Amino acid sequence: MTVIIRNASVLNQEGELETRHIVVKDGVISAIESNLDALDESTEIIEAEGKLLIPGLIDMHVHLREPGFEHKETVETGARSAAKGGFTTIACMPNTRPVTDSPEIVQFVKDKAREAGLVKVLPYAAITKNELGRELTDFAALKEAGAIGFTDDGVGVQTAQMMKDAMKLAAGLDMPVIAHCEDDSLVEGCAVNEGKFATAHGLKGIPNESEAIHVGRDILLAEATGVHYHVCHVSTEQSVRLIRQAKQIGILVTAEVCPHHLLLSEEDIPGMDANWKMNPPLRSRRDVEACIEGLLDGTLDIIVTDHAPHSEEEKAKGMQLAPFGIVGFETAFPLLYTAFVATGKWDLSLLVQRMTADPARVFRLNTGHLTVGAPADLTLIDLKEEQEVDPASFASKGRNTPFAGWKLKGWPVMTWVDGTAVWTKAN
Ligand SMILES: NC(=O)N[C@@H](CC(=O)O)C(=O)O
Ligand SMILES: [Zn+2]
Ligand SMILES: [Zn+2]
Repeated sequence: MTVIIRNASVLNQEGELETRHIVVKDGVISAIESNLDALDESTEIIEAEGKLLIPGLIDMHVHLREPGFEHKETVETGARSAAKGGFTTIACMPNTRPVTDSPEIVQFVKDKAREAGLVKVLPYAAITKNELGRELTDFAALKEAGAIGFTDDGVGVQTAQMMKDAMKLAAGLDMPVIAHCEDDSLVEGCAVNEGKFATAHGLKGIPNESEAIHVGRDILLAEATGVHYHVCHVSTEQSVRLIRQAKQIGILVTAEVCPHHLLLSEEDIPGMDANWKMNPPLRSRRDVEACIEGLLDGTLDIIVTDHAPHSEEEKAKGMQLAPFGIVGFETAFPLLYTAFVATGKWDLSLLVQRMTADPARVFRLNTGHLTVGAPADLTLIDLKEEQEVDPASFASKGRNTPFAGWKLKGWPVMTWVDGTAVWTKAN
């Protein structure tokens, strides 16, 4: 079966847009043409009408909540939300119930993803059993089952010895360690950043050091063990500085940043509304600027959503008691496009690279490129039509977003995985 996506606007090597016809055959990009010859009858034509065609977006940090928290999200609803957001590959965190700390649960997630038949779902496995920080999981068996890396996301690994042991083991298996950086002793009972909002509301705040202390510690451990160390959801100026220095001296560290940490600061929080509560919290303007600078100079390699759906009942508990986390799939690209590309601050190619080719490079994935021979994981985007963020319309079960009502451009209209359309915008 041959499909031709006709008159697509694609980015060339120089980052300029040009019109091309993309030929997809057996799930693979088989040609990228500037002229179309006579077509045979079996060819399906999709008219792109000059819309932007990019490699399918990749999100290396997401929470799908299954098994155990199906009221928040399932692999299927999460995968559908991802496809709607233009993502074709997502990597899911192991803080499920049970925790993904055994080959059986890795297999369970893979089975659910196959049944859903939407996007590519890559499972992470836990570093420690039940993410309790006490005992390492069976790394070799988890790798064998299909885990793509090890992380206790949701909590930090509290002791240096445990982290060092994990890194040694992972390095021996040529697997990355992905770290949620948080020192528990500095954050007890905290819901928001230590700063303006906390002071104004008489709250105890989460200090920047609670993140950066782990980043610094782990960089030294990565240097000692030679592991590929990847830092989750960087939110502070200090973490950016430490990662930049570590890269300069050749330590194998990579890092990610979330749209909300590039777009929002604690000063934007309108009140005690838990849709603005996530971990790490919204920091100061200065931290936001440092994260943007880090993303631009490549200190922060990739953009991830940290899609973290919670139910409305849970989020209604208020700022202090509600769980941390916001959804991300269906707003990520339009948010960043509207704030940074449409305003002329960033090149479109930089945004696309940080969400496609860069995650593919960091995690050695066979996707993320619009080139002949690559899997036809593709996303078509309408850069013109403006639309409001409407949580009620989300494919995700989660409605927990601080971006409701924002007027954005850059909405995905069609998503393909291995040449099969997995999501098409209704007209
Ligand atoms: N980011 C969040 O605020 N929450 C995540 C956990 C995490 O990513 O650490 C969740 O699982 O809900
Ligand atoms: Zn985390
Ligand atoms: Zn997370």
